[in-house]
Amino acid sequence: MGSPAQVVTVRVPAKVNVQLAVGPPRADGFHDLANVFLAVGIHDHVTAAPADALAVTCAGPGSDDVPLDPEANLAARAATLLAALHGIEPAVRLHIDKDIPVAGGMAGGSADAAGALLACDTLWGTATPRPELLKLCAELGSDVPFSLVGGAALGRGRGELLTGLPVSGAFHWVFALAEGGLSTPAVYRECDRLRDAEGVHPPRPEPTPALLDALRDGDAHALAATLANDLETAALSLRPSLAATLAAGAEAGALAGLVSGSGPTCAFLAEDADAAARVAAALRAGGTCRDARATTGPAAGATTIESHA
Ligand SMILES: C[C@](O)(CO)[C@H](O)COP(=O)(O)OP(=O)(O)OC[C@H]1O[C@@H](n2ccc(N)nc2=O)[C@H](O)[C@@H]1O
Ligand SMILES: Nc1ncnc2c1ncn2[C@@H]1O[C@H](COP(=O)(O)OP(=O)(O)OP(=O)(O)O)[C@@H](O)[C@H]1O
Repeated sequence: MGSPAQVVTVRVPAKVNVQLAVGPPRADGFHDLANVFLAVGIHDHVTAAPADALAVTCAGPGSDDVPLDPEANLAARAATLLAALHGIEPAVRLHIDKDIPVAGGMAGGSADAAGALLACDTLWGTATPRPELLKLCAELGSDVPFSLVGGAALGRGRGELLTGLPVSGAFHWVFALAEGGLSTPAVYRECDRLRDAEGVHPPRPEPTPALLDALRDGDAHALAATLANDLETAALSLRPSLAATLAAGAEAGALAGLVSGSGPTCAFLAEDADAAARVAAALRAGGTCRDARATTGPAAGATTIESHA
């Protein structure tokens, strides 16, 4: 074990799924995916400090909807899991500064779990090897391994089996944040229900080669032409008002738009930073969303930004 620090803060990014191909439901209730993740510049911060017992606090937009009970909060569950691995008590005070929309389809809870793992590992000096940390991430949730590694990656299995993807430069994004969230299991269920009703049998999910090329080449137009989310129809079915948000982004000059993951956040790809600022301003003025944020991706994965005694 290394020498323990006293307070550790970790910054963790949100994600957008530039491709989300969803197979049929598996026996364990999950779906096999071809999940092309891109980390983007909206971040939560997780701070870990020594305490007598595990406790969590949370501040920022939507924090009232984050459970603080250590059995429910994903960051607290991450601390408990890491402590159990090392046979120590999870004696830590975790504080989450939220900027990632809660239940927004941008992996906010997953980010907090990955951030807490890294923060506690540093605080406790447990120096857990990265493959072990990634195993703990996968136990905590399908999106959590990606929150730790960031950048861009293809997720197979239920999304937890990652292969890093090369990306040239940065893509410019605008995120239209919605009022209220959508439940991820409910969106997957709705996807299955709609497919059953229409007699659709999805093929084995595979990444689109042209989309991977677009990422590698940093070609925003080619990426715009290949963005695809199999959960979008289900999210729109549960939240029909998202159609107006998607239309508003297209009207404002986005190259393309799609629902982010299980929604309800909508993501728009823009030509450059100026175009992104214009799309964000038009979305804010149009009233089809709670707020709009311009940013870029890929972003780095969970990163320690402060560690001091
Ligand atoms: C929609 C995405 O955000 C796209 O990246 C993810 O697939 C969801 O990942 P997550 O929130 O980490 O999901 P988990 O916590 O692992 O699972 C929550 C629930 O989502 C559904 N789920 C999730 C992942 C997956 N491949 N198939 C599923 O059907 C299941 O009902 C599961 O019980
Ligand atoms: N630290 C946490 N931050 C946010 N939500 C949490 C946290 N811990 C538990 N939750 C619960 O998880 C639910 C999903 O929230 P989250 O913000 O992770 O959704 P999401 O971004 O749509 O997830 P994903 O994109 O990974 O499917 C929330 O409704 C909340 O009850």
